[in-house]
Amino acid sequence: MELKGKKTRIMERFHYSTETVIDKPFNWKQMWRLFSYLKPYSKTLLPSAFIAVLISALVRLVAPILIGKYTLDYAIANKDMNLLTILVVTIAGLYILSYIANTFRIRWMNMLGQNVIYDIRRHLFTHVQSLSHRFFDQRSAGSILVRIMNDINSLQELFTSGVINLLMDFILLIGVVALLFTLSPELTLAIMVIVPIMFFISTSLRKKIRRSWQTVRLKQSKLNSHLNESIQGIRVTQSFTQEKENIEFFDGVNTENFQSWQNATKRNAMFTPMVELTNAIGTAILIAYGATLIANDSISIGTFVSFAFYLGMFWEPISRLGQVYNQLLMGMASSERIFEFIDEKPIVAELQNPTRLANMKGKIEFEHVEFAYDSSRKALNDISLTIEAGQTVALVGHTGSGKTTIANLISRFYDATGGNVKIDSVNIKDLSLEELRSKISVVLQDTFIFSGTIIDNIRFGRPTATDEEVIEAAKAVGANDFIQNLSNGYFTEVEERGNVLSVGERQLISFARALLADPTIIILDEATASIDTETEVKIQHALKTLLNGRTAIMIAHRLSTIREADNIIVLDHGSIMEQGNHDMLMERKGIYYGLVKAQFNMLEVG
Ligand SMILES: Nc1ncnc2c1ncn2[C@@H]1O[C@H](COP(=O)(O)OP(=O)(O)OP(=O)(O)O)[C@@H](O)[C@H]1O
Repeated sequence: MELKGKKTRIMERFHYSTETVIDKPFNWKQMWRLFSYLKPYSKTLLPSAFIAVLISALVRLVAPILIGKYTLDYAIANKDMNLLTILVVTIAGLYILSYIANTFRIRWMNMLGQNVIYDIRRHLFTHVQSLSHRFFDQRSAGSILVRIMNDINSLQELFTSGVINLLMDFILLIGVVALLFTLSPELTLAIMVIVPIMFFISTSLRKKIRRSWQTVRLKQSKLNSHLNESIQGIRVTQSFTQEKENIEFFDGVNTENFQSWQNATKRNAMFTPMVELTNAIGTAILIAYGATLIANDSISIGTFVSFAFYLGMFWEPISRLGQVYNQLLMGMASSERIFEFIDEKPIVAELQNPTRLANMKGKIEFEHVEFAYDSSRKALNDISLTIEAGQTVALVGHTGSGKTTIANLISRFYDATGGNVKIDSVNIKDLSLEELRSKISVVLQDTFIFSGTIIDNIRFGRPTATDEEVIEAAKAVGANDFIQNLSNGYFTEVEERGNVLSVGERQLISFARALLADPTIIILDEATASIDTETEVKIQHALKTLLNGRTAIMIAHRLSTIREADNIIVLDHGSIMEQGNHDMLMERKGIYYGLVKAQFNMLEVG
């Protein structure tokens, strides 16, 4: 009982919410949309590959009639050695031609497939980059990764081998049916009775197969999300000795993934034996009925042999079409998931002709601003405030009071759900998003360091900056000393997230990065929280000159850092409770006074 409870708790702990099976019938429109990625190659690779496919299909179609009917009925029956020689040379020539055509067909189709996959992946990645914060709030990094990697990979097979087979088999099938009818309509009709039965069984399998492939993708997504989270959070896991629980959950998702594959491949595997069974029945009919027709002199032995060849060629594309059909179903499942992301519109969108503030001054106004991350509760209520250009304003308040939310609205990572946010008296919804964000630098407590050198990480703030400018910025924030002490100085390689650096060092880098961007507005969200007091004194000094002429919004729990601010805004539960400079607020003896006293007492006790 207790064990069961524990297991449920573990499964509930890791809940990945947004991944559900998208269940729609086979959608031609969507297939068409997928195949529209072939369009850029419609004048180059596509026609070349098509011609190669056509040649190899035609050779395959012509050869049996030459081998059976012409060789047996004309050359051998009439002992015509000249004709026999011509036939042998022609057949050999055709096979050489087919070999060459096949080589090029495979090469070109592979190139086509790789190009299409490259384009789709690029399209998806570019689009995901443009999506708003809300999109990323609702999805785990792992599940996004699965779509960009696995889902697109599963299309690869469809575009490289699947499309070749589809085209080739389609031509073969039509050609073979036409030739079978020409050779013997009655024998063809007798064999064709099996086709509707096969069609009926295969359609009933279709839906199940498609759903199974979708489930496979879902389970992979869950597995990836968990893997990603586990690796990122390994330090917390180990410090709380939660490895066992983690492995238990991993076993759970890994088993689900394994079972979903088993299920899908089991259903898949039903297709080919079914075609083989039909093939066997068809051959039995051919032998029994064909022999009767030969005995009646209705068909010649040559016709019978050619017919047998073609019948073999008839089942082969049907069987392969089954496989391609599965690839199409897998592709459908993946493309639904890819298009779901591509169709996602950025919630924070730019106007068609946005206003450009060539010379942004940095005055910020909030007019009765309301905001809710979700409909259940408001993060900001009726916020009205004005930050003059060049002012330094501090936001203080308890955890969850809405400080970061205000900063998020200034950078327009989210749009206010009520009221207006203005910069230089222009509603920020009317401003160019790129321009707005290029004029704002945000320094977070949790600094993101990209894999690469220190110098490139700082240069991220302004990619065109020279090495000297980067070093200048680093010196200004007091980062130069620790960087010089690294093994390779500014050219030391740091891995993703900069785990080899201390939190404070990472913050200094992000400071230099922000200053290099030369912003009009600078937002420091708990930016000095992890820097030791000595470094902080240095930074405060540097900040004074560097913030000069810029509008600064400082979010700080450590109140000593914001004493000098022009205005201190005290928030509580998303509302402004007090504002004024340090002295005014201390005199007022309100919330701010209480917060300062509490910190002072803590320090005293400490
Ligand atoms: N992405 C999000 N999705 C949903 N709710 C959110 C999101 N970010 C913040 N919230 C909620 O909005 C409220 C305000 O959060 P905010 O981050 O602005 O607080 P804060 O004052 O900056 O807190 P802290 O001092 O802890 O950083 C909180 O109740 C928080 O739970």
